[in-house]
Amino acid sequence: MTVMIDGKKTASQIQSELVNKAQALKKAGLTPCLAVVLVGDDPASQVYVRNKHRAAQKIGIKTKDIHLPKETSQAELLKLITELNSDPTVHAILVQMPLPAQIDAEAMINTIAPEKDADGLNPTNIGHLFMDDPRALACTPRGIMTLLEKYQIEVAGKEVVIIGRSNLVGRPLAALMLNADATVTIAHSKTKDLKKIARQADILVVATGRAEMITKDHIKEGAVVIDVGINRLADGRLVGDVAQGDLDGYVSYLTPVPGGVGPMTIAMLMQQTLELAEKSR
Ligand SMILES: NC(=O)C1=CN([C@@H]2O[C@H](COP(=O)(O)OP(=O)(O)OC[C@H]3O[C@@H](n4cnc5c(N)ncnc54)[C@H](OP(=O)(O)O)[C@@H]3O)[C@@H](O)[C@H]2O)C=CC1
Ligand SMILES: Nc1nc(=O)c2c([nH]1)NC[C@@H]1CN(c3ccc(C(=O)N[C@@H](CCC(=O)O)C(=O)O)cc3)C=[N+]21
Repeated sequence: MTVMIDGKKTASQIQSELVNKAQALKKAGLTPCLAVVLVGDDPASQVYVRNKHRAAQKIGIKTKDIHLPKETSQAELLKLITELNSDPTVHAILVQMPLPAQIDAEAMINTIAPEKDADGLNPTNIGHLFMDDPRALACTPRGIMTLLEKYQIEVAGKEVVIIGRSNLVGRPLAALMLNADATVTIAHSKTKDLKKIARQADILVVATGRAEMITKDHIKEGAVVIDVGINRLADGRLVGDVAQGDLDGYVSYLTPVPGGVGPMTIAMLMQQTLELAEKSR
């Protein structure tokens, strides 16, 4: 039997718990505030930005919405981030990826103050994470670890294979899995014999951005499959990076798309905003 992991339900449970935390902070005179910066008008990014605002509003987190034109220069973006860094009413900053080509994502990430880093992507935070002394964490990897915990899926001692090595997902997730005592393999586009590597996984995490590229023959029977991908097909359907159609009854646990990892990313962003606000005092 395959258990479908309900990320939507788990995320909404977490978000309702956060309401009390936000209220307590407000009573103590602190209104938690997340700044979301969107450069350009990528339609998918706009959907995520909207979802984030909706979640924040429900919890009682203030958001500062900053929408910049797609031709914004790197200098202009860095100046804005510097201003947000020194604004005492802002506790967390998120700059939506991808950025237009004229902006160097690394320079942007380096500019966000580590103590306001909503995404946990700043090298200081990544360094602490790799030293098993985590501060701000990347939200999608944190969401995945939280789902595994909530479903009581043991990580310690397991063979974990992560397909994808982005700074946003694969790399920070590998560190979290290692900190949780898994044996971790990271695969990517240069990996030889991906099927063989993937089939070793007790827990397989796929974050490639390639619609349905991982099929049953990449997966060991009874494995836990975490599908991070979100791909919009030409016919409008939303699918993951895993071809999920014939996995029912074959894998032990599976995250659906939509309704799996995506909503958890947003819940973790909200949780982290409250944590950063709390630590700011
Ligand atoms: N659910 C959520 O909350 C989130 C979902 N996403 C989704 O997750 C997916 C991945 O996102 P992100 O990590 O930002 O993507 P990136 O494009 O930054 O990274 C993709 C990774 O996949 C690897 N890859 C690509 N093709 C293959 C292949 N054929 N075989 C093996 N590895 C491959 C790349 O390898 P190489 O490094 O060699 O190029 C790269 O490491 C996307 O669909 C995105 O929309 C992203 C963030 C949050
Ligand atoms: N700096 C930065 N941080 C990010 O965390 C970040 C980013 N940039 N750029 C883009 C990716 C993608 N991402 C998602 C968040 C929520 C859903 C989500 O809510 N998905 C829902 C709905 C999907 C839909 O209906 O379109 C679901 O999967 O059920 C998806 C994707 C965060 N990302």
